[in-house]
Amino acid sequence: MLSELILSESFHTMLLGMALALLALYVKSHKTQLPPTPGLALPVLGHLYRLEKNPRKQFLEWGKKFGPLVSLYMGNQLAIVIYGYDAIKEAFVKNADVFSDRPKTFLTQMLGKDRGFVTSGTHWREQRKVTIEILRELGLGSNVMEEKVQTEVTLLVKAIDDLHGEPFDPRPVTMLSISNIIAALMFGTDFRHSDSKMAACARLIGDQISLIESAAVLNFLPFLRHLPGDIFGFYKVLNLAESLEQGLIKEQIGIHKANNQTSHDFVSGYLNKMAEQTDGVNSDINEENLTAVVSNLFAAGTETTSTTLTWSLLYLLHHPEVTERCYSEIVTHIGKDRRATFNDRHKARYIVATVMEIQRFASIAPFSLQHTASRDIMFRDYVIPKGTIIMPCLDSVHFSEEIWGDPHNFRPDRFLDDSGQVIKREELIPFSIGQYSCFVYDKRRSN
Ligand code: HEM
Repeated sequence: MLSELILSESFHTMLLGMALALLALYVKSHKTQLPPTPGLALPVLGHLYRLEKNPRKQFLEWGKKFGPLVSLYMGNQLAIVIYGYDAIKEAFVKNADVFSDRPKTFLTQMLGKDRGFVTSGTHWREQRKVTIEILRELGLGSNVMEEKVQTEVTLLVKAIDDLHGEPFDPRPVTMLSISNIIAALMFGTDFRHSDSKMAACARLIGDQISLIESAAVLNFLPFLRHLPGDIFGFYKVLNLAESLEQGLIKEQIGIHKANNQTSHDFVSGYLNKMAEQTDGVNSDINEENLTAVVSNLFAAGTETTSTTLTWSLLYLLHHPEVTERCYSEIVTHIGKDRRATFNDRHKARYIVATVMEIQRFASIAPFSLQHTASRDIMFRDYVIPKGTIIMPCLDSVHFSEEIWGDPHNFRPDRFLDDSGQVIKREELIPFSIGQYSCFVYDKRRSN
């Protein structure tokens, strides 16, 4: 009787049905899984205990082993690292509506206070739109901006010249030059290297950025916030941010308001936008956000640009053959009697290629800035829950053998074709991609 049943057609159909149901269940459960993790997540610590002091290489190895998506627990907070150009583009461009919020962490809440750029949704959109509008009106990327840069270049070269060949740390001088340019753009005032207030502000910004790195652990291990003293430098960061806002930005806003006349700078532009607000319309264009936006621009612009300049000096020192070719391009196409201008980029193609290679090789923002998922989403067959921190690994793009062939060689020629024309590679993404990407990089201007 049993053997008859086993041999019967209906029994086989039933078995097949059960197998299909099991398979469907397996596929479904796989599809609701998180991306792979690099090992056991401990209670409280998550994977933090596994991170090396400088985890950049470690992250790349995890990407090669488990990518393109890797889950990590930073304490109890889930973070997903995205590897490779295709996956990063798919997240930040194709699924921009889901992956474009900024996480609300302890540090962003305490420092950003829901103001300026460190926000999401309509608030962030409004601040970004107004900021870009004002900067365009001021001529970001135009001759007006270039004049300010040229003035600073002259001062920077003189400051280095005055050292008469003595060894020096280029960070403080470049930080000061960049913050002078941003200050000129923001306040219209000509701050100078000798201006001790601006020098103090440049130092504040530098200190703030390095302290934020060590204080970031407080985001993920909340109990550490209750330890006595200021082991992670958090209160120092808070005080530095406060000094910058009170000692420079609010003071300048006050001076602009008291003068009651429009000058050609960012603060005037924003105050004008505030005055244009129609009564009753819900808007966050106000003085608090002006203060925060100016502070964000100083912090985001100074550190990044000065770090890039510092790497540039180092690479040019280590690659004299590249320096020599850049110099001979200047002599041939620009001459020795004047400084190079932005317009010369069409002639100085090797220099343009060298800047691109510096940005690829330095890859100064290896994980860009953190984003967060605004809702649950199925992405590349994995589930990404709402609130997950999203970290694009830009190193995985800039050091991809598939894309560059020999990514670990410093070789500006990779950005030139056989006829010496500059090749724009979409995979060069130091400013990240998508609607949250760094807005100083404007594709229309870079042509
Ligand atoms: C070499 C120089 C620079 C590099 C490599 C760089 C890189 C980046 C990156 C990777 C992001 C994060 C994008 C994202 O979250 O998807 C970013 C955002 C940002 N950058 Fe830059 N940046 C540079 C210079 C500047 C300068 C000079 C300024 C302003 C004066 C600036 C202002 C900002 C702002 C405000 C954001 C936040 C954008 C937003 O949230 O909408 N950056 N930058």
